[in-house]
Amino acid sequence: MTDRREAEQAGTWGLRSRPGPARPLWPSLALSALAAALGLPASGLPEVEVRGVTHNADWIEPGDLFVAIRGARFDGHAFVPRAAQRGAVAVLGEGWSGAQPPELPYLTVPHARQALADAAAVLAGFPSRTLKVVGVTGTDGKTTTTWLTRWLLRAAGVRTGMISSVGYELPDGELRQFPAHFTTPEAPQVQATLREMVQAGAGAAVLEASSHGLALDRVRGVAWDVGIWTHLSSEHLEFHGTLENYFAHKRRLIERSPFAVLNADDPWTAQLRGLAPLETTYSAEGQHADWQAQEIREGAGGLHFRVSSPAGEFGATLPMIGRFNVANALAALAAAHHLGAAPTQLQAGLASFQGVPGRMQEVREEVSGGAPGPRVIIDSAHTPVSLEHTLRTLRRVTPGRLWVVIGSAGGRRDPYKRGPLGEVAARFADLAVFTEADHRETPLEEILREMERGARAAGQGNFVSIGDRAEAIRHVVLEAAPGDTVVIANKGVETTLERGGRALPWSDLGQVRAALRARAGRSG
Ligand SMILES: CC(=O)N[C@H]1[C@@H](OP(=O)(O)OP(=O)(O)OC[C@H]2O[C@@H](n3ccc(=O)[nH]c3=O)[C@H](O)[C@@H]2O)O[C@H](CO)[C@@H](O)[C@@H]1O[C@H](C)C(=O)N[C@@H](C)C(=O)N[C@H](CCC(=O)O)C(=O)O
Ligand SMILES: Nc1ncnc2c1ncn2[C@@H]1O[C@H](COP(=O)(O)OP(=O)(O)OP(=O)(O)O)[C@@H](O)[C@H]1O
Repeated sequence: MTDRREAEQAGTWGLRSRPGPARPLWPSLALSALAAALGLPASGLPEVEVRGVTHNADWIEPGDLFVAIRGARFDGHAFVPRAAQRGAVAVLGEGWSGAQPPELPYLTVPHARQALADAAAVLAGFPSRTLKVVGVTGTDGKTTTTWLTRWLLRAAGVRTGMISSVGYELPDGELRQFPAHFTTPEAPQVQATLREMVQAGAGAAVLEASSHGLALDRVRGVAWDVGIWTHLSSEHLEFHGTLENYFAHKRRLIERSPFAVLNADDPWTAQLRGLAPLETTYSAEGQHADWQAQEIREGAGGLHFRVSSPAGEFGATLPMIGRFNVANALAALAAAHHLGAAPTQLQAGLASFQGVPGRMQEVREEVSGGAPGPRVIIDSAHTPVSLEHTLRTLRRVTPGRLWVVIGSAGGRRDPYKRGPLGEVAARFADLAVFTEADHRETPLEEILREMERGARAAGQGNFVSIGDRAEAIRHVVLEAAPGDTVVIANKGVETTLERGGRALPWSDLGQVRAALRARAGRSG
C-alpha cells in the first residue's frame, strides 16, 4: 500500500495480511491411532507421530500427513516427493499407481477429500463440538450475514470467531488473512482456525459455507448448530453443471444443521422446509414468516425498520446502504436470538454495526479539496441478481445519474453470467462501463463482447467497454457529476487482479482514490 490514507482505512478494518493459523497448536497423534480413527487398518504401520495434515505439498511441515488429491488440474500424487522432502511422514490417497512403491507409508481411502476433512477434525480435536457454530450459505449475502451474525453475538457478550471471504477473525476481532484466498478454505485451515478460536476462548463461530466448500468437503467435520440460507440464483455452473446440483450442494448445510434459518422470500426455500429438526423463517418482502421487517425506510443514517418476531416487536436501525441488507439482518437476528441474544442486545448490535469492507462501501474522500464530486461506492456484486439489487437500491438514493463499472471473470469461472451481467448493468444503470475482472487465460475481448451482447439483446445502448480496469474507474470518476452515484462492482477488497497467468497487486479503493485526486487536480 502506497497511499497512507488507504493504509489507515485498511487499518480501521484491520485488513492487514497475516499468516494462516499457527500449526504448532495441533497435538501429535500416532499414525496407527489416526488410521484407526479414520476407520482404516492400523496394523503394520510404522510408529511415527503425525503432527498435522495438509493437501498442499508446499504447506507440509515436518511430521505432517500429506493427502494426495486427484483434482481437476493436478494429481496430488505428483507432489509426494516434494511433500517427503519437506518432512511429510505419510501419504493418504485413493490408491498408489506409481511404478515404484511410495517412499512413505501410504494409507488408501475411498474418498481422499473426506479423509482429509476427517483427519483434520481428529487432529484438531473436533473444535466445533465445543463451539456454537453458525453456517451461512446462499448465492449472495453470505459475507454480510456472517459479519452481522458475529457482530450480534458479540453484542450479546459471546466471544465469537468468524471465517469469511474477506478474512477470518478470532474473538479479539482482528481481521486476518489465509495464505490462499477462499470463501471457505480447505478443511485443515477450517479445523485449525476453529481450534485457534477455542484456544482464544471463543464460545461461537460463524462460517461462510460456499457451495464449493460444501461440495468439496471443506466443512465436513464441522458440527453445525445453526444453518442460515440467504437465497439462490444462477452461479458457478461451470463447476456444478446445473442449478439443481448447485442447490443440492448448498442444501447440505441445512440438512446438517439442527436449526435452520430460512428465507421465506426465496422460492428455493420450499424445498428446504423440514430438512432441519427445527427451523425459523424470515421475510423482508412481506411474506408470511416468523421474522418480518416492516416499515422499511432508507435514510441518511442507514436502514430503519420494525422487526416483528418470536423475540417480540422492536424498532431497528442498521447503518448500511442496500435494502437487501434488511434480509441479511433478519437472518442474523434470528440466528443470534436462537443462540441466546436478547432483543435489546440485538437492537444495540444492529445499530452499532460497522459494515463489511468492499460491500456497499462508500469511499469518503476529501482529496477533492471540498469540490463536490460523485458518490463512489465499492461493492462486490458479481452475480446478475446481486448487481440488480445493488443498482436498484442505489437508484433510490441517487438524485443524478447512476454509473456502474463491471466485469465478469474468465478462466474456469462461470461463463454463463457474462451476458446477464451486461444486461442488468445496462438496464439498471444510466451508464455502464464493461471492463476486466480477473479474465485469466480467457481473451478479455471475448468476455466484453458477451457482456455487450447481453446489453444489446435487452435493447440497451448506454454502455461502453474499457478493458483496462484502472482506466475504466478513472473514466467514470472523472465523467460523473455531483449528485451522481458511481458503483465499482465485482472485486470489493480483493488485492489481486488476474490477467493471463499473472496476478497483479490490486485495490479498487486505491484506483478510486487516484481517480478522485486526478479529478481534484483537473478542477483545481
Ligand atoms: C473448483 C475448485 O474449487 N477447485 C479447488 C480444488 O481443486 P482440485 O480438487 O481440482 O485440485 P487441483 O487444483 O487439481 O490440485 C490437486 C491437488 O494437488 C495439490 N497440489 C497442486 C499443485 C501443487 O503445486 N502442489 C500441490 O500439492 C493441491 O493442493 C490439491 O490437493 O482444490 C484446490 C486445492 O485446494 C483449489 O486450489 C481449487 O480451487 C480453485 C482453483 C478455485 O479457484 N476455487 C474457487 C472457485 C472456490 O473454491 N470458490 C469458492 C466459492 C466462492 C464464492 O463464494 O463465490 C470458495 O469457497 O472460495
Ligand atoms: N440478501 C441479498 N440478496 C441479494 N443480493 C445481495 C444480498 N446481500 C448482499 N447482496 C449483494 O451481493 C454482494 C455480495 O454480498 P456478500 O459479500 O455479503 O455475499 P456473497 O457474495 O455471498 O459473499 P462472497 O463475497 O463470499 O461471494 C453485495 O455487495 C450486494 O451487492
